[in-house]
Amino acid sequence: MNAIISPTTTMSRTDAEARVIHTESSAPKPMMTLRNVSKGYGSGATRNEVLKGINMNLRDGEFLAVVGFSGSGKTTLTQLLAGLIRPDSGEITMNEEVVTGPSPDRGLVFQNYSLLPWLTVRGNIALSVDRVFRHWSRAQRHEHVDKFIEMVGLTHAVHRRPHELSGGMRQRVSLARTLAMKPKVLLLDEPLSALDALTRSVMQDEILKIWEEERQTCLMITNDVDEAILVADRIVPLNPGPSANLGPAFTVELDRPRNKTELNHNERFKQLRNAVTNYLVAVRQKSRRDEAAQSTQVRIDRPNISPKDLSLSGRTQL
Ligand SMILES: Nc1ncnc2c1ncn2[C@@H]1O[C@H](COP(=O)(O)OP(=O)(O)OP(=O)(O)O)[C@@H](O)[C@H]1O
Repeated sequence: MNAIISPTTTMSRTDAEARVIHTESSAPKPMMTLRNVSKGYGSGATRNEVLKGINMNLRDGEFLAVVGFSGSGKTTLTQLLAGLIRPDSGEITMNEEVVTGPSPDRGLVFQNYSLLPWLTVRGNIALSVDRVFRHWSRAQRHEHVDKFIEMVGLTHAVHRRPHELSGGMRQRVSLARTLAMKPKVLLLDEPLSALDALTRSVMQDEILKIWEEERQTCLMITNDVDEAILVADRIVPLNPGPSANLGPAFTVELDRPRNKTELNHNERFKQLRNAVTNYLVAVRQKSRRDEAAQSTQVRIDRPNISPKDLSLSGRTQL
């Protein structure tokens, strides 16, 4: 395997906690750290172990992409990072402080835009800005909202309500609302997956442009390997569940600013795409084999009951 496409850091193994600290000691300071984090839902026979023993560093100022299959626990991972849910075991820290709940320091953009339908574009963004920057003057807040509406190219639609916007425009509002709160960490949970291919492509470029201006610490969840390579400094695969953990990190050594059309002809890009895709296909095949082996091993215990009398005397015979 070519050096540029070798996974660089083992992110999650049962003994990974010590290894993460050891292998990443020379890397930039982590902004967020997950140590041996596990999370499941339900109890008893219906218990679903979603994530198990996750170890990860989100470094200060980096763009990290987590790629994985549907249902592997990607949203669970972002919700844990955002502080919306708590791990069953293990610890999540931000700047070495344990995350115990949501905070404006961690801005989350969802797949569905969650805009308030009765508010305009400006109103939706201003609501968050007024809450986070209540100590600013009215004029300051107004100017701040304007700046982010302009950044996502919605100045012409500032007075429209969500139902008057296309899917791409709604996602722009959602992005502007989160960016305007100036979070230290931006968490993007498949923000583009509900959009058509063309709008998705335009939005990828916009997210990239904004990130290149702001250089905020960012984690993006996606199921699209090309998208991950386009935006990220590192790509971490989330292995298929149940009890999903993280695969090895792939470093994206491609110059910035990145141009999608040029990347299509770039050998490094193609090799990296193959390496990440091959990894994902291999872990999925392994997970299916393990599942199949497990299901053939399931033993059915029949009840130990012997009939006392099988005669049908005294009953109607059919
Ligand atoms: N609140 C919940 N209660 C019970 N089970 C849940 C809950 N949230 C998620 N799950 C289950 O956990 C597993 C992982 O879900 P999650 O949404 O994290 O995966 P995902 O990788 O984001 O999926 P997708 O790509 O389809 O959005 C799924 O089996 C899901 O049904």
